[in-house]
Amino acid sequence: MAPTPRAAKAFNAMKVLGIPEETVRPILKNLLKLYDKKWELIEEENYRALADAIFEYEETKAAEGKNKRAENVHGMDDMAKESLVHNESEPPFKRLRSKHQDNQASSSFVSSCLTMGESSSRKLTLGTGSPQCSSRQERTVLSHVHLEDERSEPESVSPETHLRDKRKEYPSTQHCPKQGEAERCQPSFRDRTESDVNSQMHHRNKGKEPVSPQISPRKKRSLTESPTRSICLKEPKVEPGIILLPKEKPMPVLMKPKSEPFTDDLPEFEVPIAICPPDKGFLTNEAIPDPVRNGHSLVRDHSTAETERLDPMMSNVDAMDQDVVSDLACKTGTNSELTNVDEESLANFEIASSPLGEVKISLNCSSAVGHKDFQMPNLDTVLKMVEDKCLKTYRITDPGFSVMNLMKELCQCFLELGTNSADDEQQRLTKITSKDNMKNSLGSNGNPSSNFCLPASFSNGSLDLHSSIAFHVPRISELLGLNGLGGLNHVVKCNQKFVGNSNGERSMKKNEPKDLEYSNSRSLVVVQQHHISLDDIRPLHDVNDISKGEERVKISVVNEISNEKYPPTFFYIPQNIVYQNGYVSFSLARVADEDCCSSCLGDCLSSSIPCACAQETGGEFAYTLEGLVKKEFLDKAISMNRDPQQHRLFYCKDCPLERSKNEDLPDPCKGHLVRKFIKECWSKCGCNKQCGNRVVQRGITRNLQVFLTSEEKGWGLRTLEDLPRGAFVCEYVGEILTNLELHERNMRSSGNEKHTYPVLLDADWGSEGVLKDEEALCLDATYYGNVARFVNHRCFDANLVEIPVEVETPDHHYYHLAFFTTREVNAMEELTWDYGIDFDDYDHPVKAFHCCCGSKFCRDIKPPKRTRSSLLVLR
Ligand SMILES: C[S@@+](CC[C@H](N)C(=O)[O-])C[C@H]1O[C@@H](n2cnc3c(N)ncnc32)[C@H](O)[C@@H]1O
Repeated sequence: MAPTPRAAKAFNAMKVLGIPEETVRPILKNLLKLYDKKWELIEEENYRALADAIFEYEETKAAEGKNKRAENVHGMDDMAKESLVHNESEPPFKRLRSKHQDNQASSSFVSSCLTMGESSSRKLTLGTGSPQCSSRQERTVLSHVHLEDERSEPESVSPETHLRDKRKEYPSTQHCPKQGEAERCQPSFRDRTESDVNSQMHHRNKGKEPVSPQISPRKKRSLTESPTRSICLKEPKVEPGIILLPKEKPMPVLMKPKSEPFTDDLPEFEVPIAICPPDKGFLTNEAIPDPVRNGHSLVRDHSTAETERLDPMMSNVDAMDQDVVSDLACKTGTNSELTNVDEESLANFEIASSPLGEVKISLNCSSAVGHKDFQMPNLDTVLKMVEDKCLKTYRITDPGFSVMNLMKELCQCFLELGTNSADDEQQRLTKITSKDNMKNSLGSNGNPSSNFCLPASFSNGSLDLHSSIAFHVPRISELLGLNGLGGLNHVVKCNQKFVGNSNGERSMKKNEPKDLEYSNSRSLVVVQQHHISLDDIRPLHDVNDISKGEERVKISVVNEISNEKYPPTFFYIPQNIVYQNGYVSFSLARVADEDCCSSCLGDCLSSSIPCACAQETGGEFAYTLEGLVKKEFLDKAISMNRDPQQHRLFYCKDCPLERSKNEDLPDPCKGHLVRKFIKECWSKCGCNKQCGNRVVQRGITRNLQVFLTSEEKGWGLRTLEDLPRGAFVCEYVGEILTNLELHERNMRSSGNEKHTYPVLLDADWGSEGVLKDEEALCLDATYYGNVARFVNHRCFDANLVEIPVEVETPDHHYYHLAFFTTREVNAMEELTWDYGIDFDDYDHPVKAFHCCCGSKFCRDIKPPKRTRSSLLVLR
């Protein structure tokens, strides 16, 4: 298959460097995989990442070859060896880079290559270019391999501009002020030991550089492709944001690229978890603030030295002009996510604010959740996954919803509520005027009886509970507005580390939950934690009617096998909904006269001459007067499923399905059945709602039941009434996704979460040229769906068959997928359809499962493994 324009462009860019397509192709493929198909990262800086990866690959190959030759030359005298090294030939692109490097040691390109392991000694050995290479040659390299200003288009930047920009940019991005220091600052990445990394991290944390190890200067990373070869990766650009990733964790050497928020614009909070009251308006008249010096008179005399002695963190706090510190770490997470992990250390949600109202939010995920092979995921992917979870869990339907916006909102609310508290103290704050009050609140035994964490404050080095509350730090729940979600479990487990008093006492011990909702303190912090059970926030199914009244008939749920009362939760929808990018137009204006029967009246089926709507089915309606699919039509649909090779298969030139799996180098199309559509009358038609050519659009009319099967297939669907052949049972309803969106969902979901409920809407892909991504649609009923999501698979002789039905849209990108019975079905029989899956195709979007359909034609029956004894017999 021809490469996509983007791939072709990449090939061309490399060709200019003398790198042939055959070399580029496998490396590009790998890079795309590693970068999650984020082309921008590859195209950035004139394909720098790609060029780097190729160079690195070539180098490794060359080094391997050299090692081998070195073994062979063992025994040669030194002169002979040296001359061999110097005369060694290299591929042209390698040479170009070496020259460039020698001359441009201060550029980020060189620095990043140094980072990857181009020590100067290696350069001397490997490099063939002269440091005085012609400027013309150098420019060629620069314009094709080198870097432009991050924000400008590669083509629009001249090498000169580039150099200028780079020189400007260099000191801040590379932290190597002088050329000569480049190698010292950026030792060979490959050669770096863990302690090197740690010491670098340590240095970084101490200095002006970003706090988080992930917010590191741009550098390339090596992702081992095979034990002997590595690919060079460039870390994507960081974006401004507010999430901080955990500090002081040694950076794993092998990491996937990720984009991260850069937090330089926020104040440097060395104390990881601190909440500091703003300067003004937070003190009662018992502690009158001095607006000029500092408002925090209550603790003004708390000596820094003493604090430092008690807790080294305090020195940093003082540096920030903060005088009250609570270290608060409340875990958040859903019950399901908390299982199998140490609940105490899942995650710490931390908010810090400065007296100027700057807010820093940090979420520390404990290593207890991950395992020793943990690799930093791509932040974009994490955000997308969270967004997906939010979309399905909280019924957020706004396609513009994003976690980053949520975080910004959180910041804003934090500031708003914190500021409002000064104006509206009475409403917001609870005064606690004595230690006794606190004791009372804690209960006689001091045990917690409610769900909140309590911070501490200090006065003269001791916990001061006498003064009135000054600063209301909003509760996390207020900020997140989670109270609105019915059934939330307000359980708080706080992980507190409060600063001790001058007697060395700690105001609260770690993990000691307290009973107070509010406490006095100018640094009052009340954080509420939600252990949210999925079942608390997702709708529980009604066993009497899983559709909750959305269908015309009730659909009950029964389990005669185990105690599990309900199927896993999902949102019941009676009609498809568009997820995001899918192009579905229901515009009446698009339905032309030939696509409807505007002059009809009453029931089209009773008319002697079939109307325009029957044209789709060869001038005859597909339905009988009884509302069943006619025999010929049904037979054909069944035969297509049972014997697809006997029917017309369409092979796309540029298959959207394959493209969604690998956009750049897609596999050839595997073929799509060209199916026959039923066209139903619709709004623009003149007939009435009772017209016999409107069956699917009326929805479910049969008595159905969701039940737990006994054959390890999970839940299934059955009929409670006898059904004739050709009867409409239900439509397959779900979210309308593009194939790309489905593929992305699958890539994001892990293991068991793989989408098990998608169907492809490819019945008419053959009628058009190349389909755009937004036109290649599928239905995913994983989160939103109807009863059809319970219909299990049966190989070949299923009792349901799917038929594409056109209702609103004359174009067939989008259509309804309707299930009709293939034969008479008795009451209580399970309803099944043939998913059409190839059990050997592990690439299929439906998660692989071992088929238990019980059909004698089952395609998943593997030939029995030959035992030793059977082999003996066969011989
Ligand atoms: C569309 S869902 C069907 C409903 C599903 N049984 C449930 O409990 O929600 C598809 C999934 O059901 C299971 N399944 C369906 N047909 C099956 C079969 N013949 N054998 C085994 N598992 C089956 C597989 O786990 C498959 O991924």
